[in-house]
Amino acid sequence: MLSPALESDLTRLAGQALVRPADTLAELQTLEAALPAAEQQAAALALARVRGLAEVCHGELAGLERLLAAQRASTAAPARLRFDLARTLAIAYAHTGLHDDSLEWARHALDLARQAQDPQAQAEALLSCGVAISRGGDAEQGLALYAQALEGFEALGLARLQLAVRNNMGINLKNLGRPAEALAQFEQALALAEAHGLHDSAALLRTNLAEPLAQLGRLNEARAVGEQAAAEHAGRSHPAGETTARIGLGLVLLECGEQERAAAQFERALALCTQTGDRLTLQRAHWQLSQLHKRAGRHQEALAHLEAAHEAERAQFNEDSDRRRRALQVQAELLAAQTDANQQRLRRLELERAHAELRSLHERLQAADREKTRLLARLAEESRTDALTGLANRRQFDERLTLEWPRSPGLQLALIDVDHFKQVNDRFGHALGDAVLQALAQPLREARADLALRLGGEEFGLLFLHGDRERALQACEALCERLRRQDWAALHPELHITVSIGLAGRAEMAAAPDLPAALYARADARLYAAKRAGRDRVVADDGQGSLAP
Ligand SMILES: Nc1nc2c(ncn2[C@@H]2O[C@H](COP(=O)(O)OP(=O)(O)OP(=O)(O)O)[C@@H](O)[C@H]2O)c(=O)[nH]1
Repeated sequence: MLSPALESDLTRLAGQALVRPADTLAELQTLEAALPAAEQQAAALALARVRGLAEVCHGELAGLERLLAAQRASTAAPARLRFDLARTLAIAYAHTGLHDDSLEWARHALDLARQAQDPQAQAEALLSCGVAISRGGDAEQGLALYAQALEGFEALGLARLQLAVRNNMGINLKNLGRPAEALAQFEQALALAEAHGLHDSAALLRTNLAEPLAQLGRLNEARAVGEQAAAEHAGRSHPAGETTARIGLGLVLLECGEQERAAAQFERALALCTQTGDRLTLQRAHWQLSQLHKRAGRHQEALAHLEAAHEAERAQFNEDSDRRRRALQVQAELLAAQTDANQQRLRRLELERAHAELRSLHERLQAADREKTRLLARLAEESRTDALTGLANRRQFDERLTLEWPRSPGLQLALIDVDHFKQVNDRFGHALGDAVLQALAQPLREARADLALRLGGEEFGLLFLHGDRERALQACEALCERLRRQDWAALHPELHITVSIGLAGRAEMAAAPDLPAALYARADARLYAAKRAGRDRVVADDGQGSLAP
């Protein structure tokens, strides 16, 4: 928030920037120097707006860059400041002669005013649109926009702005060759200026009144009003108004046939122009004087003024085109900088997107990798597990036996076969046979062996790595006992299951070939012996039962 004092100073300076830019810049400098740093920062955009406008009006196109930068930085600024910046850009572009850009900013300002539902801002934006369109050459369309702006200012009772619009309307009507209507507008504007004590504006309006009055043949009135305007302006510190007033009066005096007095006015205007540097008026004054001298037969003087008029016209043309060229250059540089910034942003976005894609790809690959490892582990586990019982399978048994053989001298192997299992299948069905095999898994797991396994079919095994033969034998007998007592009736009332077990140990294999296969064969032979001896028992040495050859 700006302090009310600073706000009112800036409003005054913004108005003054258009007519006295150099003074405005000097005043701004003093004002800024007196501001505390915090307030300078808070008011940075508002100060940039007035400074930028004053610079542009002073012919320094860096002001345009300042205004555009402030406008770009204003996205979070209050609505009124954003509007002021857009409208100031419209005014600055109008000043550089780039009317299309001026109109574009005026329209943008109008959009902002409508969004903010600010009636004064809307009328001000319409006025700016009117100026841009009128200077672009469409006086009719300009008039229509001025009429809308006027309606707004009238509803709000803003006299200074009403008279500014009416003055602009008068100029458009004069340019359209409608002096009576132009006169009416200037007169109403003058009435407003007088009613509100706006003396500067009154003097300017009298200057403007003179021409349509003269065009309408009301020469005496034109002359009186022109003289009053020149006199009023003559007292002012800045001679710009007087210069224009004297040219206007000179033209009226010409119409009245008072050539000498007209020449005096043009001469006076000429002298003032050399102070103001106003080439347009300089050119008009030289041109009129050239005409006057020509008519009086003073060809030498006429030629000198004509040349001076042409010189002023050329200089003005050069200055105008140079200003427009520099303004366009500023535009082009800004556009290039924006394009560059956009490209960099795009490149950064692309890189970020590529990074994100890579990251997500990497994550998906890692997840796939984890899944693969899990599946492989599961496959490895499954390939070493019996699917029906969940016990270790033949492959796991072989691996384990090969691994443990060299380091487990106390290793014992029990081979277990379900008794009369064919009958179980035949009597109760294959499914029940499977259920029996599954029911054997738990007792086997709990038989205090290091590995419980299913070798295939109805054959199982227990591997004891440590301990002695006695402990293994006890475990096998305990297993037989447990199965004898098991509640098989839960599977079928007439079911009863027993197993036969052949047990052999590595320690007793000294004489036999020192190979796992030999141990297996010995345990198998003892299993057969157990079968032959009547089943439901453990055979743990070759003396028990009769061995197959
Ligand atoms: N339900 C079921 N039966 C199987 C499975 N694997 C093998 N068998 C059966 O098991 C029976 C084995 O019978 P045998 O080898 O003749 O011996 P047994 O009937 O158990 O008699 P002894 O071993 O002499 O006590 C066969 O009928 C096979 O079909 C299996 O996974 N499920």
